[in-house]
Amino acid sequence: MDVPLLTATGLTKRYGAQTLFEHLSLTLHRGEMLALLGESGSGKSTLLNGLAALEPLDRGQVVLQGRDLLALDESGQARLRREQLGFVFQAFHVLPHLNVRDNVALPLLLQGKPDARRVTEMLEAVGLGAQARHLPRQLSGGQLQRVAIARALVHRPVLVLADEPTGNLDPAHADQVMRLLRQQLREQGAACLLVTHSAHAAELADRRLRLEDGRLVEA
Ligand SMILES: Nc1ncnc2c1ncn2[C@@H]1O[C@H](COP(=O)(O)OP(=O)(O)OP(=O)(O)O)[C@@H](O)[C@H]1O
Repeated sequence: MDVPLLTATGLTKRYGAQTLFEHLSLTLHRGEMLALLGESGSGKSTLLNGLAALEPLDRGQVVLQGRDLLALDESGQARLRREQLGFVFQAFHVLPHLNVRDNVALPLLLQGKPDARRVTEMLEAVGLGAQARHLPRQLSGGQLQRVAIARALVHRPVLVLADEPTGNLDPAHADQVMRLLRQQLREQGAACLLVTHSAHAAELADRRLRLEDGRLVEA
């Protein structure tokens, strides 16, 4: 059995007297897509953000490729996020004043590794080659999510964290975006943790877990 890409253990999050989850454990393997389901308010987004140290957890350990993420200082965490993680968040939207191409190029620029050929390749892969110079406001919801996917993958992250990537799309576009994400992950061998309310999106995952009363159960 190969070593997991990500091993999270003992994850605990409380808000005051409310315990959102306690002693959660989770593993993800290279190339695997894991869907995280659960009712609204069950703590899915908090868990996802906690795994990336975007939100502080009360306890727990998150080991990504042998490195203990939560034990790093803030700049170490930021660097690891920049280099090894990709995010597709609804709220983490594309920057409105940058055109499509510049939005997708951003993760490479932030690492000081501009790569025009790679940006073009990702734009083509998500079917936005012709919209490269368009501003986000000129795009549809489905196109915007495809920009977000291209941006999340352009720097070849080992792990993509996706929070409701199809939440505001109609079923046909949601399906298109999910299949594209799936295909790109497969081509790049990246793992993905996908928070979703959509049974259809969850079906495309390799494994499904449900966050229920602060515990993770197979779904
Ligand atoms: N800063 C905070 N202070 C107190 N409670 C919070 C805070 N942030 C989130 N919560 C609570 O934690 C719970 C889980 O929120 P979270 O967004 O993780 O749920 P979710 O499962 O992702 O929900 P949804 O599916 O609706 O997005 C909610 O009850 C929310 O009100």
